[in-house]
Parts: sequence; C-alpha cells; structure tokens
Amino acid sequence: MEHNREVEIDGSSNPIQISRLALDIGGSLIKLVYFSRNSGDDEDPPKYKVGVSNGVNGRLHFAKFETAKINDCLQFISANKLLLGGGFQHQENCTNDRSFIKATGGGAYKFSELFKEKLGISLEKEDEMDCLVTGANFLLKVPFLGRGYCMWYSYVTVEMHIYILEKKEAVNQEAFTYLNGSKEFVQIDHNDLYPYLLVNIGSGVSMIKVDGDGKFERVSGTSVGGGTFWGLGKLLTKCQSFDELLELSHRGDNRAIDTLVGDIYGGMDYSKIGLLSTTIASSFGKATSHNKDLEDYKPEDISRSLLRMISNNIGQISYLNALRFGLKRIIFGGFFIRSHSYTMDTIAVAVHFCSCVDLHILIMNTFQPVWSKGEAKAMFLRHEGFLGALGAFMSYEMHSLDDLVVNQMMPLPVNASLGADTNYDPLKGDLNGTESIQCCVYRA
Ligand SMILES: Nc1ncnc2c1ncn2[C@@H]1O[C@H](COP(=O)(O)OP(=O)(O)OP(=O)(O)O)[C@@H](O)[C@H]1O
Ligand SMILES: CC(C)(CO)[C@@H](O)C(=O)NCCC(=O)O
Repeated sequence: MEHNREVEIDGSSNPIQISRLALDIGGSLIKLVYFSRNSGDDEDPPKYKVGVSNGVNGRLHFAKFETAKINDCLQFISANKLLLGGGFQHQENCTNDRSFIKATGGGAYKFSELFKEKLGISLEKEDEMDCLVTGANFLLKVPFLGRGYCMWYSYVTVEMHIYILEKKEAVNQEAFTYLNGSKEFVQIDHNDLYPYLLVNIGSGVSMIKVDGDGKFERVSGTSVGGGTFWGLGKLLTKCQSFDELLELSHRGDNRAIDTLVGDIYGGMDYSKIGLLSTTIASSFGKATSHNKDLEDYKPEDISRSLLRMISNNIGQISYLNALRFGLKRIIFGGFFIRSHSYTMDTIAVAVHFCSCVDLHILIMNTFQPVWSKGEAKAMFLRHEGFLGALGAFMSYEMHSLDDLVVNQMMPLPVNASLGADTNYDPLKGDLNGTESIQCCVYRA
C-alpha cells in the first residue's frame, strides 16, 4: 500500500502530496523523478482540465544532481520530505517501516548502503537498459498536441531548498528533429514506432535496438561519450563546470584546431570521394604543430572542437548501427545532449549525411542496405536525460505504460501564444531537469 502524506515543497501554504520517487544514479549525474498529486485547490483553471476517470491527477517532477555531490541529493530528498510518500512499502510489511524506492543505474548498487545509512531506505534495483527503454517508449507515446492545444507546465528549480512553481504554457511535444538550427517536432504514429535505435549518451554511450515494450537488445556502445567530453574538456580548458564548457563551445571556432580537408588539399574539395574542403579531415590535427602549446589555443576553440569530435563520432557509430539493422529512426537521449544546438546539429549531420560518404558507398555496395543515404532520421527528446529515471518510476508495481497517462487535452485559450520553444536557448532556459509534466496516474 502506498503512503501519501502532504508535504510543503513549493514554499506556499498549499501542501503538495508526493507519491513515488524514483532515481537513476549514473556515473556522472543522479536523476530524480517524482509524482505530486494536485492539491485540492488545483492551480490549473478548471476549464482547461480534462476529466480523467479513475486516476489521480498531478505532476511529474524532474531534478538532477552531480553524482559526485550525492550528499546534496540525499539532503534534497530529506529536506523536501520526498520519502514520506516517495516509495512503496512491501504489501506484507505495511505496518513495518520497510520502505523502498526504485533506483536504476550503476549507483543503485554502488550507493545502496549510503541510502540505507543516511535515509534509512532500501533501493530496489531496476535494470538500467530496461529502464531506458521503458522511459523512451513512454515519452515517445505521449500524445502529440498540435496547434490549438497546450499543456500547463511548472518549473521547479533544482537549487537546494528553493522551489518555484510557476505556470507556463507550452506546446507538449516530446520528440523533434534538429537540422541546420531548425527544430521540428515530430508526431510519431504509435503503430509505427518500432523498431528504432535508442542511443543514450551519458558518461558512456549505449546503443539499443528497441522492438517493442520490453523488447530490446543492446547492440553497441562506446566509451567515448559525455564523460569524455566533460573530462577532457575540463583538463584542456580548466573550466569548472559542464555548463561553462558548453558555453565556451558556443563562442569557439573548431577550424583553429581541427585539420580540414582543405588544409590538406590546398583549399580544394576532394570531390571524388565526396569530401568538401570544409569537412574535418582530422579532429585536433592542427594541435600537432611544433611551435604551439596548449596555452596558444583558445579554450573556446578547444571546447568546440572536442564537442564536434565526440558528437560526430557518436552520430557516425549510431548511423552505422542503424544501417546494420535497417533502422530508420535513431532516438538520442542522455544528458550529454542538453538540448544544445551545436551538439544536436553535429549528431544530426553525422546521421543524415554520414561525413564519410565513401564509407557509405562502400557499405551500400557490399551489404545492400535497405535504405539509402540520408534516410535515417536523428531525433531528440525534450526529457532526454530522464529516460532511466522515468523507467524506474514506471516500474513501481502495477505500472505499465498505460497506467501513467499524460493529461494532455487542454484546449488552448484563444489568445495564448503558441510555439513557446522556437527561440529557446538551452543555456538560459533549461528545460532539462526543471520541467514537470501534468499527468495522471491510474490506480495510484
Ligand atoms: N551539470 C552537469 N554536470 C556534469 N555533467 C553534465 C552536466 N550536464 C550534462 N552533463 C553531461 O551529461 C553526461 C551524463 O549524462 P547522463 O546523466 O545521461 O549519464 P549518467 O547516467 O551519469 O552516465 P552512465 O549512464 O554512463 O552511468 C555527463 O558525462 C556530461 O557529459
Ligand atoms: C556502463 C554504462 C552502461 C553505465 O551506464 C555506460 O556508461 C555505457 O554504456 N558505457 C559504454 C561501454 C561500452 O559499450 O564501451
């Protein structure tokens, strides 16, 4: 039986009932997902609410912490009383205080004792790949709202102890393509969702062929991932935070460090094999220069070059795996992406055009792929970093994808503005980790 108690987390006098907390404790970041029931005097105007029968209306909240600062996370859970209704109690032990919360990721093993010691709670471990797939399938099945509909979001800061619940209108769309700076939301037909390649870019990268709910196979991976970008970037630029490193990349020019085809070919394209003069021939190639040291390169350029190298590499490996299994859709998740335009652009370009066109031609000739150049589509997710945590959340007892229904059908007020995301700058307005979803949990 679940125990919900009312706790105040929004700094107002309105108590919010927290029920269910799930964690994804990764190599770099800890992700939290928790559900809060709407309090009696719901903040949503009743006229926009949908009558959902037999369900409990509320919000899914998202928060994240660096794994290295796990004590902040423990403090956050404790200070905000997320455990009061946060987990479940084993049916047979209702009267005992043997509660547990669902957790996935390597840290569910590594930090199990710490949670027991500091919070007196057991972590019930869920398989990481399983959770990633469940979370991705859930998000991809969130109904698409075209123009004319909106969702109410609330933003929750992850700064310690401070919660700001602020209502905002936004168009609820989860999956989108990104190319040449242009973001396009995609409606995915639920009957045509599978198979797809899920590429989760965390500290390391996992590539999973998804064939259905709970039907998947991890087909590939690479250790050159988000941890590599952050780790190498920190060493090379001396910057102090991941966001700072990303910010640097905005202002950088990779041509200062990368060797381009044109640098080798005297400014010319190598058109015979499909390489433009502007294509990178060798990432960091110019750094071999004898008369230059690290200090002679700008941190901005280093960051940009590194981001390009890693994103490109992941995009290409993903492309080749999609080609290997004849998959047309590649969905990218994980916190490395951070809705960062340059990262998404680089990955998308690598997937769509696979910079090594000659390799593609070779493969075409050898293996007769079922689709041709550029047909694979890279897609990104708004809640990219929370796939595992969402999956763990949904593994509570009776959760199937159908138990959690996003409460979406809210007609848009006549004068409300649409397309809230078109000028969205990820470095300023962070949708990742701060956005909650209005939803409904059945049989909660
Ligand atoms: N604030 C941040 N601090 C550190 N890394 C960040 C931050 N924001 C984004 N990142 C990037 O996200 C990556 C971690 O992503 P994610 O949380 O999806 O993976 P993880 O679960 O920690 O890793 P793994 O699954 O490999 O154990 C980091 O390696 C880094 O590249
Ligand atoms: C080890 C995990 C699964 C932990 O999340 C991840 O970091 C990963 O997929 N790394 C890549 C390992 C590899 O396939 O080379």
